[in-house]
Amino acid sequence: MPRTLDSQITMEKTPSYFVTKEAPKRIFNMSRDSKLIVVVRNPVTRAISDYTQTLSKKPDIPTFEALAFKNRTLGLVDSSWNAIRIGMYVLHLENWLQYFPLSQIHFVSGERLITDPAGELGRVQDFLGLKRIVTDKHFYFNKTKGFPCLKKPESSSLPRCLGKSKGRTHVQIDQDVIEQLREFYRPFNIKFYEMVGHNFRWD
Ligand SMILES: Nc1ncnc2c1ncn2[C@@H]1O[C@H](COP(=O)(O)OS(=O)(=O)O)[C@@H](OP(=O)(O)O)[C@H]1O
Repeated sequence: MPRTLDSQITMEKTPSYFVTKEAPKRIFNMSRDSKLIVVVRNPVTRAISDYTQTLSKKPDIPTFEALAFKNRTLGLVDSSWNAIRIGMYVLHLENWLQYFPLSQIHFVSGERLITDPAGELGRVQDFLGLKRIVTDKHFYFNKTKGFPCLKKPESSSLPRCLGKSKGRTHVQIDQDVIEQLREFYRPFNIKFYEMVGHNFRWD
C-alpha cells in the first residue's frame, strides 16, 4: 500500500480477496483498522455471470449445467466449482469474522448498484466516514449500455460507462437449472442475511 497522509484514504480493489482463505489474516496483519467493502449479488446470477466471462475467454469449456452439477438428476450441485463456491457468501464471511468485526465490513448490493448507484454509493461514503459528495447528479442511465454511467469522470470532460466486459448478455440457462441452484443457495443466503442483518431478497 502506498504511504498516505492522515487526511487521505487508500483504496485497493481485488475481487478474489473475499474468497481467499489467507486474505483476512494478511490484511489484519497489515492494518487491523482497514474497512472492507464487498459487492454481493444474487449468487445464481453471479454464477451465470462468472461462467459467461470464462466462456468469452475459453469458448471450448463444458456447458454451465455440466460444470454446476455432480449429478443433475439428484440435484447434487458441485460446490467445488469456483463459480458456485464464490456465491456461498456466508462461508467466506465466517472466515473474515475471525479477524474483523462486522462493523468494519460493508456489503454493497450488486442489484441496487445498478438500479440506484447514487443511493448505494451514498451508503459507501457514510461507511467510510466521508461527506456524500457522489450523488444522483453524477449518474445518468445510458440506454445503449443498459446501465448507469458517470456523467463526467474527474479525468475527462466526457461521460464514461464501464467497458464491454461489464454488463455482458448472459448465457441462457434452463429455468429448471436456475430453480435447482436457487434451492441450493437458499440456506446459505438465509444465514448470510442473518449474519449481516440485511435481507438482500435473492429468493
Ligand atoms: N454501471 C454499470 N455498468 C456495467 N456493469 C455494471 C454496472 N453496475 C454494476 N454492474 C455489474 O458489474 C458486473 C461486472 O463486474 P465484475 O463482477 O466483473 O467485477 S469484478 O471483475 O469482479 O471487479 C456486471 O455483471 P454482468 O452483467 O454479469 O457482466 C454488471 O451487472
